Amino acid sequence: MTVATPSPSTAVETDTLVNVDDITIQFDTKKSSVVALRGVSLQIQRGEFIAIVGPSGCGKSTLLRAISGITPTTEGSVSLRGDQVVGPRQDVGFVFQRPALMPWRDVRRNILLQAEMRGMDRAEARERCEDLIQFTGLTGFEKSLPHQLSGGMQQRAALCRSLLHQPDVLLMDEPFGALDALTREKMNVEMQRMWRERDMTSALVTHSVAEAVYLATRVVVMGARPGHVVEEFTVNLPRERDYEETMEDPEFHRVAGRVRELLGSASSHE
Ligand SMILES: Nc1ncnc2c1ncn2[C@@H]1O[C@H](COP(=O)(O)OP(=O)(O)OP(=O)(O)O)[C@@H](O)[C@H]1O
Repeated sequence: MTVATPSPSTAVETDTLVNVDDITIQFDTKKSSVVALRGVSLQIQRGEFIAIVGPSGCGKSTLLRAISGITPTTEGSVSLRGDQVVGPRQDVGFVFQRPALMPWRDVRRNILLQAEMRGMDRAEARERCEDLIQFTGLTGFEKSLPHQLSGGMQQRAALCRSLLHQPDVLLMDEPFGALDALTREKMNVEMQRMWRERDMTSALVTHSVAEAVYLATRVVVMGARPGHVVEEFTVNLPRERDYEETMEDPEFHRVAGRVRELLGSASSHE
């Protein structure tokens, strides 16, 4: 019997958490047919933070939804930890632009909703919930109702809810898009710390180039009609990033400049 010796590429592949392999997604309605994505391939390594930017309608949300299994692919495949994604997955966390909290439930009970939906062990869920409340700076607000919280606090609660089941990958679709500029900046700094401290493999869709480059280890630029990957940029900045220092770092300006150039030429072709 011949025993295969692992090749160096096998070692790289074991670190690949998400593998989007040449996917096409077409939406057919009675009146029309839209190719949202064509020939999109993307790999996310364990511990990476990728940011996806691109003009409106280029399929960024569709790509996140395909990774989470909510939207099926028309062609190609998506796999998570080597398992093909064929339906909604339990091992991803999803944060949307609107926190979508239940108005009649307090913060703690909104977070624990995840445990109820997934039938998690109650004692374990409660313990994780308390840890996340502390981790995201919500201590003291456990009993507050959503309308008693600021937008940033609401989004923190939504983040706790999406992390309660300890997903392998955190997908975020414009999570800070509805916040005012100052709160957004504060949330960016918090997100940077959380990613670093918990090593959360993350994918973020954003319209903000600064947010993308500040947070990401890699920025993926997409183009439209149909949605495709134009280019990817590795961000060679340290894992721990001070906000002000990063904003002045030549590497930040190099990547942000290239991304803006590409986005400018993408929208000028619209
Ligand atoms: N469920 C659906 N049915 C039909 N068409 C859809 C559906 N979801 C998305 N689309 C279309 O697919 C294309 C990509 O949409 P998507 O929301 O993924 O883009 P996006 O880059 O996230 O846009 P934005 O930046 O404006 O949020 C658009 O043309 C959109 O109208």
